[in-house]
Amino acid sequence: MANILIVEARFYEHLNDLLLEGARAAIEAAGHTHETITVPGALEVPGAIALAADAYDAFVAIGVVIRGETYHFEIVAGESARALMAMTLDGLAIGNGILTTENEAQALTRARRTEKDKGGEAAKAAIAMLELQKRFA
Ligand SMILES: Nc1c(NC[C@H](O)[C@H](O)[C@H](O)CO)[nH]c(=O)[nH]c1=O
Ligand SMILES: CC(=O)[C@@H](O)COP(=O)(O)O
Repeated sequence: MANILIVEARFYEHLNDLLLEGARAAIEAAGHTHETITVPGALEVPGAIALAADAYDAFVAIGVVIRGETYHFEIVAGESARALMAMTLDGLAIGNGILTTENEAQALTRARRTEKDKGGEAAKAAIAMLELQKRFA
């Protein structure tokens, strides 16, 4: 059994609650345990995972980045994804469930467990990478 850390960027409360529901259900269905920590936004998620890297078996990044009026969307969406990918390439088992959408409607569809369930999808990805990590250790 693995212990998985969910790191949520709690920028949109209601959307995160939906993503967390799917991620937790997927982890529990696979027979693993989970804990959750909260950071202000998606830019803080990679740093939080780096700080906790030695304490958990795998990680699920959860959050929602919705485009606003400025270039900041590209920074938040792109840099959080880039940093998570870099840590994956360093061997951490991470699933990325940070939504990057044009509007809230797109985010809702992807956050709902009964629709696209991107939280559950990210959790399953983290578990898959953990299994590969163990296979190639
Ligand atoms: N606009 C969104 C943000 N912005 C905040 C940043 O992630 C970060 O917390 C801030 O720049 C301080 O370092 N974060 C999201 O998760 N979603 C957004 O839509
Ligand atoms: C993704 C963001 O950072 C965004 O919410 C910020 O909105 P704005 O670009 O209008 O400042």
